[in-house]
Amino acid sequence: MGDGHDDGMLSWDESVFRDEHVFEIDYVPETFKHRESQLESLKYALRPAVRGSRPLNTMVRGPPGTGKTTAVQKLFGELRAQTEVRTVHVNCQVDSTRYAVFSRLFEAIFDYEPPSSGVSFKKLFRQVAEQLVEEDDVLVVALDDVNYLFYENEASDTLYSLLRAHEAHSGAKIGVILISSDLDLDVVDSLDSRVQSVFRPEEVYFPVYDVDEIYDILHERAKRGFHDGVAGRPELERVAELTAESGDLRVGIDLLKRAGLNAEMRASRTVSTEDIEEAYDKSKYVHLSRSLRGLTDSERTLLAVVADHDGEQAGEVYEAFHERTDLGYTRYSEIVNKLDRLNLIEAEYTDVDGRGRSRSLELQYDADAVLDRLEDV
Ligand SMILES: Nc1ncnc2c1ncn2[C@@H]1O[C@H](COP(=O)(O)OP(=O)(O)OP(=O)(O)O)[C@@H](O)[C@H]1O
Repeated sequence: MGDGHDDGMLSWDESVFRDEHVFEIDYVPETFKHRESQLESLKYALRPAVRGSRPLNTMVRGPPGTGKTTAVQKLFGELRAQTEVRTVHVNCQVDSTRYAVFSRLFEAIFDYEPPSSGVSFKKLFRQVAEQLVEEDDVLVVALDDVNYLFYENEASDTLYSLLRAHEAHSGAKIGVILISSDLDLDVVDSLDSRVQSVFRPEEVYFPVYDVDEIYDILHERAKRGFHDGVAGRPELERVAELTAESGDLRVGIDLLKRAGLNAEMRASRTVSTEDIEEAYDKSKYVHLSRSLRGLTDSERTLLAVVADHDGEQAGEVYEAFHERTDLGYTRYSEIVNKLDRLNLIEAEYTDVDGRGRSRSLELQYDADAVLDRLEDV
């Protein structure tokens, strides 16, 4: 009939997607499988809050894309719907200072932003704490990507204020959930001793999903996101296999979306293995893109300089960096360390002939992939 139906081609008003939104990064999935024991441990720690007491503080760790944020968001959603407990989720990649964290708490508690100038931290803190006491509310704060507070040297102060709030404001009940995907960072060990003495968190670990679990989760997602028959078993198995290479579930979700778009580009009703392979060239970098989003201008500049001087000695890279930013060596070293901890570069000590030990800086991703994305974000 010429409307595209007979030859299996998509027409303009058709799509392989039933609901494209389920492939977006902020989508909270209805079903959350293979995390039963982690959810149980978190519930155990939160339960006192429901009875009006301070909950147990918790440290949630695990590699990227293993469901840590989703688990906490799901439980926070339940607490909000079924109890009086107040919950606030703070993304420390965005809010990476004590002041910024407390501004978020203020906003969540009063439903409006604190005035943008002139409010001291002390005042902000007092208003938050007094409101909690007055309302007899328990507050649970999730500091997500808490590793960023450490990179900015703000972690100890922030935690100190949160954990000892009840000393300055009797009756204030605050519990914290720290979430970190930096497995090299020993969170408790890296805190000041004054904080360590009051911080003995429960530990909840999120291991990477194995390939069968990944298949199971992505199959479910594909069922909701695609029309029937768009992605077959062999195709989904390939997606699961590629996702298992890093273990980051975000790669798989991005793959499904991009593969769907590729199929549509060919006006095809079904996703092929080639659509998936082609998508993987982009999807394998979702973690890189996410890391880049949180960088400041000078951090981006340094990364671009390393991309141009890959493998060179720290001193040589500094020359090029200094030319572009005017920043001094101390600041430069701090940024090198941060990029190293984010696994964007590797700063490794090597012996340089006759000149002792020096660090060489190596990009951990393909230089073009980094430079392209630095332009985009
Ligand atoms: N068990 C699961 N079932 C369904 N979807 C899941 C599951 N685990 C993770 N996801 C999905 O995978 C993506 C990444 O999960 P999430 O953001 O919770 O990971 P994370 O461990 O917090 O990662 P990061 O440490 O990088 O912040 C999200 O889109 C989430 O919906």
